[in-house]
Amino acid sequence: MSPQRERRPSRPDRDRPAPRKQGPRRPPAEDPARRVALDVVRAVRQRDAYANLVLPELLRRRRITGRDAALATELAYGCARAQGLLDEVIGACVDRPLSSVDGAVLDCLRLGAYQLLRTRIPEHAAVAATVDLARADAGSPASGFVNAVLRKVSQKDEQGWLAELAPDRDADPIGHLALRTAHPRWVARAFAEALGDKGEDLQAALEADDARPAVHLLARPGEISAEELAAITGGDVAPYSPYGVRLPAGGGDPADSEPIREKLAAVQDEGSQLCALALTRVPLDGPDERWLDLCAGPGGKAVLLGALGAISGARLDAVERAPHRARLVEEATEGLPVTVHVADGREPELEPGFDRVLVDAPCSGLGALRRRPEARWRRQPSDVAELTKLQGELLASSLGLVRPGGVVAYVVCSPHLAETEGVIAQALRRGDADALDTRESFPGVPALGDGPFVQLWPHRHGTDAMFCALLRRR
Ligand SMILES: C[S@@+](CC[C@H](N)C(=O)[O-])C[C@H]1O[C@@H](n2cnc3c(N)ncnc32)[C@H](O)[C@@H]1O
Repeated sequence: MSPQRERRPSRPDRDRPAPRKQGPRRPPAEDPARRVALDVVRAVRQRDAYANLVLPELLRRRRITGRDAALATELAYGCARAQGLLDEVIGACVDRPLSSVDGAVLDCLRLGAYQLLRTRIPEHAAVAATVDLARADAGSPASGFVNAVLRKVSQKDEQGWLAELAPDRDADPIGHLALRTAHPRWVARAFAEALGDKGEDLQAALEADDARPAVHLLARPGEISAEELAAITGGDVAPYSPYGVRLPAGGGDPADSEPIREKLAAVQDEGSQLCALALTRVPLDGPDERWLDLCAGPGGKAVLLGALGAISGARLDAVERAPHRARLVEEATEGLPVTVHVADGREPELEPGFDRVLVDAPCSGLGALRRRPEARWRRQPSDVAELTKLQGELLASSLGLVRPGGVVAYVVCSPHLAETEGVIAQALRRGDADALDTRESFPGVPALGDGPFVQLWPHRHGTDAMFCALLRRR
């Protein structure tokens, strides 16, 4: 971090004496909110940082609070989410390829274009403040370029640019919605294929990625009820999970709340709760004592399974390949009947014969894009091919570890058909398992389609887009 960026910004001073005629020019007063936003945009571009980790740290270090913090958040996250749309518009205003524009200058153009297209910040303020930042970071000629490009951007609003740049909605509905909602085309196509829709449903699913997700809590079974937790936290009992609570927006850091500090509750999306619960809801003949979580880190679902196992008399083995994540599982499940193993789930060297197995496989995370502003632009289609191989191997391993008549829940936080139905279809072709109607293990949850598997969606269920398939071993 350069000393210049760490400097506390100077504020305009009305009583300042008239400027000197000679000597070095004072640097223009920098707006602290925009400076933070620009530094976040830059960290995302330069070092693949996560915006939602960098931003809170910068706000804290620079002691930025209140309205400035709110503006910095809106600009940093908004810019990261809308990057592809912003680049398309900037590209239309620059007479050379964007790849030849200096990175520091491009950061400023994105920040300026975001303000012009997606906020109510007056045009002159958006342009002038961004040009000041460009001058500080890239020098005067670059700031002149930024000024000229942003003036062109400001000649139309977002709708005007979309009318000019977006593919025709009838001829290319996916391309149209991809640009309109600022998603890469391949992500929009993956959503469309999972939804079986290229119209309003697809638009709603894509738009939901820009909404701030509500924080959900898990009321640990046997420790506290959802009703009690809701009363203590001021939240609402969740609509579908009997252990879920939804917190009101803007309620501060839930980690500071007493039930979480005392491990009576944990932050966990309601969709994750429903998928772990689904595994426990399938009726079994015979013993029901040995449960396995094959991809357990950091332990969210292991806590729920361990707590339910403690009540029903089952023990959970939790496998995690990454040692530091296995430690998190150990900490999270302390006091529960859970044994943690650092191992590869494809060959965990555990005694087979499990009654219930959860495979919460590593995935593209396309179902949780609303949680990571930049994620939609960072993921690549090639990631999916690599992941499906691992997902298939983990699922095959789980079917070797579960007893005949036992059940496997295959879960991913992605609606991409290659990661969901594709992996399952391949496993079923081996002929040692049957697909169950997974919807029956999601009682009360509406809009689950034709089955047999379950795909949750933010725009339908208010959860991450989790996929769950229940299989029974022959
Ligand atoms: C989607 S996360 C699991 C989330 C977890 N079930 C929870 O609810 O908190 C997938 C986990 O699988 C782990 N993993 C990746 N490859 C693995 C492998 N071959 N064997 C076991 N775990 C693996 C990752 O490190 C990651 O922690």
